[in-house]
Amino acid sequence: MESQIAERSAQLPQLAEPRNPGMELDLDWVAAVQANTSAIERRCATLPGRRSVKKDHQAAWLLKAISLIDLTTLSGDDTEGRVRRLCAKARQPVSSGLLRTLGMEGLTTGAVCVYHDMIPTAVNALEGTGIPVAAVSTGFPAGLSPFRLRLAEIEESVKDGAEEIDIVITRRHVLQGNWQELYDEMKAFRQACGEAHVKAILATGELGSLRNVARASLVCMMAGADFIKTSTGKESVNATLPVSLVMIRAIRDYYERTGYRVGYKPAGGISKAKDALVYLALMKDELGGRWLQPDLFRFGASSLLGDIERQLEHHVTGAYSAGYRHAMG
Ligand SMILES: O=C[C@H](O)COP(=O)(O)O
Repeated sequence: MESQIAERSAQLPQLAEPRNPGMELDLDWVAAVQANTSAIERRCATLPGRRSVKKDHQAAWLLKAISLIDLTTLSGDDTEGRVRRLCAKARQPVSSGLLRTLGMEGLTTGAVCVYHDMIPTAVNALEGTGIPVAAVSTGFPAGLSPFRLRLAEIEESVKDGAEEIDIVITRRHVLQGNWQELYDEMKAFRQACGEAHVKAILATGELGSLRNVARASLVCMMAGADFIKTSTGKESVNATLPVSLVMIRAIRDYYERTGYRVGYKPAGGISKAKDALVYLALMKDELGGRWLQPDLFRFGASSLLGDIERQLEHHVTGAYSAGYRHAMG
């Protein structure tokens, strides 16, 4: 069982994907973008029941999901102790016994995601592991602080060791159709990131329509986003399947037009292993297996790992452990 599961969930060797350099803002393309809400909702309604993976296949997919998690803590009461515990969990996401049984020793999460203040603690705790630290930035979650401060925040986070920066866009630019302003803002954020990869958080729950989500996705990719991400986790509606389908299809259109692969990060409210499996199936259906590697897909999640660990434990022992045993992550 072990070697088969490990084989199925194995990560490909580090792939050298060229970074999306962006392109000129193409307003005709943006204007032409449509999103057929009822068709999208119909397609999404069929997704959860459509692909059910069982037993060893399910365990393999859950292990894959772990490798794709940006293990996150974004609370006002975060402490160094909590961040160190989170990093310990990122280094060893499930118990060593389980990992040994499943033949997956050495498995880690994709990254750890924290506020700026916690970067040094996380960098320290992850030293030597190769697990990157992602920092939310630009006045997260509302993104309404003065523009020069938002740029300075990115620069400070990169200086402190964040290798990935999750920026928030100005929702007003989308709601008012100011595509040039959105493009310029995103481009400046990307520039301030330098070598650090930039994830553009659209806060889709605040964009008013799926068409706006599609257009904002496209503009951020044109401006050089490495990833597009649904939500901060602080909006009243966060990651959903319809929003994901729209963003994933925008990624596909951008790839077909430019040849550059942009990553996708659904975030906020994804806390169940079965939901994670639906997202992975959707990615595979719409974009193919290449998009199931950590350089092109992440879950932004604070509590998903705990449920995945419970499901894996059940797979191995036949019994569910109490949720509180997996409290962190
Ligand atoms: O970017 C990550 C999100 O803030 C995590 O949201 P969550 O706490 O609902 O999992």
